[in-house]
Amino acid sequence: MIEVENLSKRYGYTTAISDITFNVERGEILGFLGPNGAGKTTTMRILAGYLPATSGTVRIAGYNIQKDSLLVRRQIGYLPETPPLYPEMTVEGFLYFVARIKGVSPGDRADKVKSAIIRCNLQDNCYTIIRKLSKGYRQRVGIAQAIIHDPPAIILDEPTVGLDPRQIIEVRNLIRNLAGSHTILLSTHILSEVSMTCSRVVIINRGKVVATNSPEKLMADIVSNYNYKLEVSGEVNLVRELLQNIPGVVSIEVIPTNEKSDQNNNRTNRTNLLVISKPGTELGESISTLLIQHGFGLHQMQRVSATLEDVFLQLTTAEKNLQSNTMTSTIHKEILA
Ligand SMILES: Nc1ncnc2c1ncn2[C@@H]1O[C@H](COP(=O)(O)OP(=O)(O)OP(=O)(O)O)[C@@H](O)[C@H]1O
Repeated sequence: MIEVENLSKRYGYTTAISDITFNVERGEILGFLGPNGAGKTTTMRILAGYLPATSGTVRIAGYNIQKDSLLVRRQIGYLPETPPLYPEMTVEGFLYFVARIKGVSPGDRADKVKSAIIRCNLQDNCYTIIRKLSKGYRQRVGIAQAIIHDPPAIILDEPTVGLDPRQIIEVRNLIRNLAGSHTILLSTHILSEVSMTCSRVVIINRGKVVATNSPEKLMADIVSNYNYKLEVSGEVNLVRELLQNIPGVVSIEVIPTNEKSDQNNNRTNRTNLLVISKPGTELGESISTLLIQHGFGLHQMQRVSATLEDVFLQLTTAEKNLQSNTMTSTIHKEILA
């Protein structure tokens, strides 16, 4: 349904995306996952016909976006990161307006508006002014405007950003209910979003696709990993440097701790670390031996199984590791947020 081939976009000297290729099959929900600045919004905007690509092709329902841009737009419902709403209109009035500008024939408008209202569970808010709606309800109106012309493909850019936990669940359920009759491409930087909502995931980093698979298969690829959580005492940078040099160590992350309770327990010089290893390696003995030999305290050591976070970290930090032995924890923070 959505075919993206060798898509690239440059803004002046900045390459936002480079040679991106992926497909979204009819009826599936594909997660487009990447850290901030990875190129998700750029890709979404090109697919929605709002931004020209520098090179590459996009076909939606068989139509080429460059040659048949008007036909392509009819096949797509697009929800940008900030929903394009008119705050002074009522929900119903706004949806009638969008139906008109999206070319829904006058005879069909009432049915299409009613259907979008029911599917997005907005029945109790038809006559509410959009400005007065909560963020979660506004997001539903944003999704309703995207599906009003019943497009086969829906593109949602970070649809749950800024919502509270209850609203997130509601919007995710809404998205899941749209799958099957629609093909959905959903961009996000939140890992749990893809495992809960999507059947397949494309991981993008620094403008390039680094993996495409189902969340389960991505995890299975590294499930043979034996990662370790450690509680160590000593100069943390020295510990990290020491461990980073063990063959088979992919990355070392500092796990944030509750400082207050640590102070109460008089354990302020201790640090929790997560050591991620290459698939098929077992580093437990090397880690413990090396730490003890160098006089660091090893207070706890626990083997942990791989998670989708580990896959994401491995894929999005591998490039950095080649350049430097120091690990950045910014991506980890985003994932944990
Ligand atoms: N209009 C622009 N002009 C110049 N550079 C841009 C422009 N828009 C995006 N970029 C750059 O292109 C890269 C990809 O940005 P993009 O917004 O597509 O990423 P993203 O994955 O959507 O990130 P975020 O989640 O933070 O929105 C970034 O380096 C960004 O700074």
